[in-house]
Parts: sequence; structure tokens; C-alpha cells
Amino acid sequence: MTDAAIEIEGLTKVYEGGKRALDTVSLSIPRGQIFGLLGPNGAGKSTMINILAGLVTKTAGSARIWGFDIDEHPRNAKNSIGIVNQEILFDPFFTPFETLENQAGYYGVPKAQRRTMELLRAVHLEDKADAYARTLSGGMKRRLMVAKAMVHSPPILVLDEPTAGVDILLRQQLWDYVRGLNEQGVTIVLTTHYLEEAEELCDRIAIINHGRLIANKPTRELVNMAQEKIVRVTVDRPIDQVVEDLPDHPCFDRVERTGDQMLSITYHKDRTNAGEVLKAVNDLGFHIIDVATQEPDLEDVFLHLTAPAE
Ligand SMILES: Nc1ncnc2c1ncn2[C@@H]1O[C@H](COP(=O)(O)OP(=O)(O)OP(=O)(O)O)[C@@H](O)[C@H]1O
Repeated sequence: MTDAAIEIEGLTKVYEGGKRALDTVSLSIPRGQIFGLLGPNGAGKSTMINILAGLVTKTAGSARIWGFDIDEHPRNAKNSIGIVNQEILFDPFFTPFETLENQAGYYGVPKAQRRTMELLRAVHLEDKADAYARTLSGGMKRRLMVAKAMVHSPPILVLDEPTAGVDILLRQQLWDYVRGLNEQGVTIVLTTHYLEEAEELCDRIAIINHGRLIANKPTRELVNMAQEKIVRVTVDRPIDQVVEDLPDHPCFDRVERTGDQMLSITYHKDRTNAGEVLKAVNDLGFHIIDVATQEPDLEDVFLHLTAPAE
């Protein structure tokens, strides 16, 4: 028995035609966490999720969901996970109430144990219970997808790009719901293109690029991997527009003129610090009248790790 919610070993997928969408990925997703699976478009995230969902057959490797091997115990594995796919899929002629009831029936949830209205309330669709699904807005449909994934009360909820096309307020509501589920013990796995969202929500983040796992760390540690920091200074006199005449110093990585009297200086945090950068600006004959620093974020690390090799 393992303590992982999902355990993947050497997972590989080569599609017909030869595209290697996943290449020997090994990954352990701890129980109880909110886990982010990030990667550029086409990195292989949906392929991985679709293998777990039983929608795509793997070429090699193994996967266990809540301890159940997807080949040996496909039914238990499937019952342990709820998946919200990227595409919105349901019959437009069913109402949200019927959609959830049908799904519960599909999973064999006895009538007495169904939580249809509770789920509709949780995703703020109570008043749409009897409307046709085709009359729902995009955001409502997405929330209905989340409720649909939870009808069998799985211990793991996987959300593949759940907030694409959902406005900020609804995104916030969706995350409140997801956080609430997590607090009740549900392990959450999510892929998102909104790195800020991942940074804010996820305990741990894995990054896939070209089908390979290139990072898997607690979010804080990952963000701390950013090497570059930026300090913005306002100086006491106009800075020459000519690029060659911008002040330069060995401890600066890059200097940009961002205003008449403003410079943005990028430095490598392992080689120097903000104090030395400011001293260097002073030594170059500028008096500093204002300073702001910018902390690196997940986006910096993500772009750095997934940048094409030069
Ligand atoms: N059915 C398929 N047949 C052939 N190639 C496929 C198939 N599905 C996906 N691919 C290819 O496999 C690679 C990985 O795709 P996948 O959809 O898993 O990426 P992703 O990380 O989910 O991207 P996105 O964020 O854009 O959804 C891509 O190059 C894609 O074109």
C-alpha cells in the first residue's frame, strides 16, 4: 500500500504516427495536497490525465490511483478519481439535475446516497437545476462538469484547465469550492495556464515539457529557483536614451530604461544583491530617489525551465 494518491512509473505514450507525447514519466502525487501539473501547450498533460481516466491507452509504464493499478484494478482505479476534462461534454437536453443523477447512476451510487442538490448548491447552480444544459453559460457548464466529477465522492479530483474561459468572479468561486473539497481531504490535481493561480493554490507543482518531467517540487521551492531578480530605480536626472550609454556595471545582468529617469536592472541573486546593485548605480554618478524591487514568480521559473535550448 502506498501513501500516494497517484503513483506513475515510467509512463510513456507514443501516439499512432509516432508522436511521443509522454516519455518515461515517473511521478508521485501525495495524498491530501493540491498538486499542479504545468507545461506549455502540447507538453503531454492531457495525455497523462486521459491515461488515468482510461480514455487513452499507455504505450509503457504503470499508474496507480489510490493504490489501485489501472491495468489490474481498472474499476477501483476509476472509482477513486473524478476528472473534469478540458472539453465540455454533456447531453444538452438533460437538465443539470438529470445530468448529475445519470452520472451517479453510471457509477452505481445508490439513490439514498446521491448528493445531487448538495453538489448543485456547492457549484452555485441550484437555481438552474431544472434548466436545459444547453441554456447554461460557458462558466455554468464548467461548474456543472466539476459537480459531475464529484458524484461518486472520489478521493481524488483532477481538473484539466478548469478555468479556461471562466470569468474572474466565477473562477474565484470555483477555487473556493475546490479549496473546500481539499480541506475535507480530497486530493486535487489541476492543470492550468494561469501560473499565478497555480502559485497561489498548489502545495506542489510538477512541470512537464515535451513529454518529460522537468521539475517536481513544493511550490515555494520552485519559485525560489528563480535566479533573476529585478530592482527598479528612479534617479535624479534624465537617463540618456541611447542604449550604449545606459549605465553598466559587472553586477548588472540587464539594464532597461523604463522612463525618463527610471531604470530596471536585472541581477543574478546568486552573484550579487540589491544593496550592491544600488551602490553600483550610485558609483556610476546617479543619485537614487526611489527604489522598488520585484520578486520573481512562478512564471519566471516556468519560462526559464521550458525555454528552448539555444
Ligand atoms: N490522438 C492523438 N494523436 C496524435 N497525437 C496526439 C494525440 N493527442 C495528442 N497528441 C499530441 O501529443 C502531444 C501532447 O498533447 P497533450 O494534449 O497531451 O498536451 P497538453 O500538455 O495537454 O497540451 P494543452 O495544454 O495544449 O492541452 C501534442 O504534440 C499533441 O499534438
